[in-house]
Amino acid sequence: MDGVSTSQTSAVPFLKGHGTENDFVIVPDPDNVIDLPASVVGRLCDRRAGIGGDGLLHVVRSAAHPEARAMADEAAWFMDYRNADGSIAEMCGNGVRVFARYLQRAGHVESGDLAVATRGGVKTVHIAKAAPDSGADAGDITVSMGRAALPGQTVTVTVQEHSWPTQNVNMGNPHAVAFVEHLDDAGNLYAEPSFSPAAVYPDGVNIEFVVDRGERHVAMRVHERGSGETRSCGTGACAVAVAAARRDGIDPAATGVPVTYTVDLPGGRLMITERPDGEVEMTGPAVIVAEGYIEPALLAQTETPLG
Ligand SMILES: N[C@@H](CCC[C@H](N)C(=O)O)C(=O)O
Repeated sequence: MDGVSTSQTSAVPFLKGHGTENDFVIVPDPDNVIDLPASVVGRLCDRRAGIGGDGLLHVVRSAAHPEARAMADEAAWFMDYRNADGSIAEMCGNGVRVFARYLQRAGHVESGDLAVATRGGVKTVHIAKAAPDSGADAGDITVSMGRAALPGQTVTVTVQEHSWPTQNVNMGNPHAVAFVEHLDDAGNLYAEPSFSPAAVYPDGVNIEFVVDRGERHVAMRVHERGSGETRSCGTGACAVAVAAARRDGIDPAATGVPVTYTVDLPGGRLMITERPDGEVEMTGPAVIVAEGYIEPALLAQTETPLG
């Protein structure tokens, strides 16, 4: 919000969407007049007392948001992404595909290429043209996610009696990738796995657990910073594909040949390609499943939980 109003007195429209079952509350707010402090985001994402979601996509015109104004010439829309606990993240890979699907559905953009401003910079999204009669949300959406950075310092991740070294990968947001024997070794992931040394990630980290399924084919689970275990994580899948490629001795920058990994998640499948220039592309579905109005009480600026 850019200092316009602090309380909502009328019902506010929302939509609900997901990308490989990483689900989001979508709040269209082109002029950035809706106040969304962490407490309100937490209530909207609550699966029992709210709408429910792994995160929230606040859809704002870049020119209307102080964090995106500088990107407005390049990208008309800003994805103001929040985790389910209300915390802010730099980037959300599934979220940006769902964000683009919303813009298409609302008539703001058509299929083809689209630039979206995010806290991780401007991302180019390609909305595939759906075959006639295949449904409004048919067709995959591809995002150019930028380059992966592989910081040298690693952390050890521990769940109960298991500990694993990790490959740290930054996709705009931080990831620690652990190659494990069985996905079940990560336990129920109700609690955040511990990692050490903690100082490597003072703002927390997303943690991926990965097994091999075949040649350039892996499966993963993820514990997301600010959201808990989710059924998919787009930036996580990109981090996993890059970590798996390096582990397999593949670096497109060295060979000049792009590499594609199939990444299976509990909520679906993502295809991740790393190009010789380092660009990581992610392709997968994005659908809108509902729309309605948010009761003003849910948006009230109070810490009191809804009964
Ligand atoms: N689910 C997202 C990642 C969302 C942000 C993450 N929890 C963080 O705090 O970095 C994705 O699809 O990338």
